Amino acid sequence: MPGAGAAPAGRAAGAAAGATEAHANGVSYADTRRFDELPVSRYTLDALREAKFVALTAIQRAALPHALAGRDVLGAAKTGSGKTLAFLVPLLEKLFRLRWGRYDGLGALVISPTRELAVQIFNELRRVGARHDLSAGLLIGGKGVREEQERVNALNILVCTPGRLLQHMDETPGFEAGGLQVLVLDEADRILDMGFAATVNAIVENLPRARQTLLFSATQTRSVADLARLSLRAPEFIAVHAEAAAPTPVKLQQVYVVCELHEKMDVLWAFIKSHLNAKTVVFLSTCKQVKFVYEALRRLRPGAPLRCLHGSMKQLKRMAAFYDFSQARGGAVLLATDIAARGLDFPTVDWVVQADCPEDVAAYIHRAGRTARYVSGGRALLLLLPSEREGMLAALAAARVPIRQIRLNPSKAQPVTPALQALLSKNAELKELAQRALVAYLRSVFLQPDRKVFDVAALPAAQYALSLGLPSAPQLRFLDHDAGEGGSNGGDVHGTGAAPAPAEEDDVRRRKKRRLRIQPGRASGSRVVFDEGGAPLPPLAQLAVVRDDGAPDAGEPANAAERFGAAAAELRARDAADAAAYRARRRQRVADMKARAKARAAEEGGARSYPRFWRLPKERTVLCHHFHVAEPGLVK
Ligand SMILES: Nc1ncnc2c1ncn2[C@@H]1O[C@H](COP(=O)(O)OP(=O)(O)OP(=O)(O)O)[C@@H](O)[C@H]1O
Repeated sequence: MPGAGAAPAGRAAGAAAGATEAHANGVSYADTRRFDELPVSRYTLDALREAKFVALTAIQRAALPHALAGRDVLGAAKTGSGKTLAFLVPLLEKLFRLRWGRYDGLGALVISPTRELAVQIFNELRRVGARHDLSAGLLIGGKGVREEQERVNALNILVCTPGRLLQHMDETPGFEAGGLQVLVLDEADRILDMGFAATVNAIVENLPRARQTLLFSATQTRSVADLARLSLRAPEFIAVHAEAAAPTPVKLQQVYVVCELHEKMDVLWAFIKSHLNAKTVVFLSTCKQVKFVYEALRRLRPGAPLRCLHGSMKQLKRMAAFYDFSQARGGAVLLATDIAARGLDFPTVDWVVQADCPEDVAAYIHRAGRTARYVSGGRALLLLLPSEREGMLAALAAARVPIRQIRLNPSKAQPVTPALQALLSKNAELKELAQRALVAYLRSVFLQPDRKVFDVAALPAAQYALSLGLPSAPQLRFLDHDAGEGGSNGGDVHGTGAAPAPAEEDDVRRRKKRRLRIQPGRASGSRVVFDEGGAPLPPLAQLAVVRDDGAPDAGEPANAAERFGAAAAELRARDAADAAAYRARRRQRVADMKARAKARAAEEGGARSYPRFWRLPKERTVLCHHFHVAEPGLVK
């Protein structure tokens, strides 16, 4: 066994996907099967052993030797195959080998696309990093940024969502990422897609180029542009299941049924009623659908506990739903949007039901991957509309997803529409939720880019409305508006009067929202003012002070750029002075703390006695957590 803590060096030319790995000292880690055969510190090994992680999974075997050798890695492996440890272990080891200490500032960043996934990664980090003398924080938004700002500069590892991280980079005085050693993107393809592009570009601008970058996902990007954006250095492409017969876990049984849109609620209801002892995740397209279906089913009491999870829930409720469903033993149903589709490791999920068709094959794989994790089995059901069938099945077949058709058993049919109609007739709030859900669904289909699968014109909106318990379909003007550019308003979907519902506040569908842009040159009012020659004046020009010679006065557009430039330079200079003063104060504070700690240690005869574990009270969103060395000198 190689000595713990020995850093591998050198690299096998053209090493393919973790196949071979030779090191300067002649030790090869290519055939390692257990964590304790890898060159990792005793601290990490002990924590792994305590968490009962002994044998390596395929992605861990392939990626860890490269990542521990300090290389950039792009890792792709099936859902539930253990990618989290494949980046957490190298991250901890890198900081450990650099003797990173609590006063060294930010050493590693882990970015996750959703808050729940960030929490999960943070918890895993707490388990495997419990013996290291490092501090870690979770920055996921949803609550005031102030309390995080007080602590964030003292943390060594941050697990965060992109938006909140950028907010700290912009707003937290003294936030410094210049010493960053490791950057990790979990669910990298999602973080690199259009929805997060601007945020990620801005984050990367603040990071040093000389760092190790680790990208992991079940469906991985290889886009050269993406890799250039992240300044990856000769990355290792590791795709352990690329040659596998299917991109989904072997123990995942996948089936689909074709049903009409207006039968969907009945099928879902019948499914839940006939699987009361199963732990099931049901995916719907939009937050509003999840809200309505949850509120309606809750009142109809199917007999299994229900939870919902979507992007417009308050943070604490989101977390509570996530934990409740994770802890559930036996029958439970989670109704969710795609924020639950990636990375979440709910234990022992029996069924994943994709009640609305996923936007593409990658989304299908991630959703289905919430079951059959690690070595467990699981089942996935996809509901397809007749209009989606051909396109979606062709895409799944092209990706080698093994899925077979099953037929609905008419004897098990349990129509729920009459009960919904009765509910909605008595409850105006629920009726409004139903209307919003219907509009949000049609809108989401309309916005889907893949026209081979999604055809809003083929949807029987009126019948669907009836099946939800509504007397009729609301009027949908957005379909009329855009009919010319591909969204036909034919079929059963009628476009008239009312405005569309506001776009979904959903992490996943956000990229489809039309962007609001401020156009500085554009007049905001409808009143146009003309000059004496009859030419329209730019906005506010009528308020300009004009000199006798007709030239604009100082303060007018010609001089404005200059004045703004001077003001901006002055502000920048003041900012720089403030930042320098802040850094000096911080350095002084740290030096004082160190001196005091040294003096105390000398008084106590050299014994180190740190609290083993410190964290904020549970109900706080900011989880800051310090790991401390119990005794120095454990590492051989
Ligand atoms: N070496 C191991 N031994 C035992 N269990 C492991 C090992 N590695 C990971 N696991 C467990 O397997 C489960 C799935 O791991 P993880 O969440 O890292 O998968 P993933 O590949 O990131 O999945 P996804 O693609 O869905 O994000 C977790 O419960 C994790 O604790």
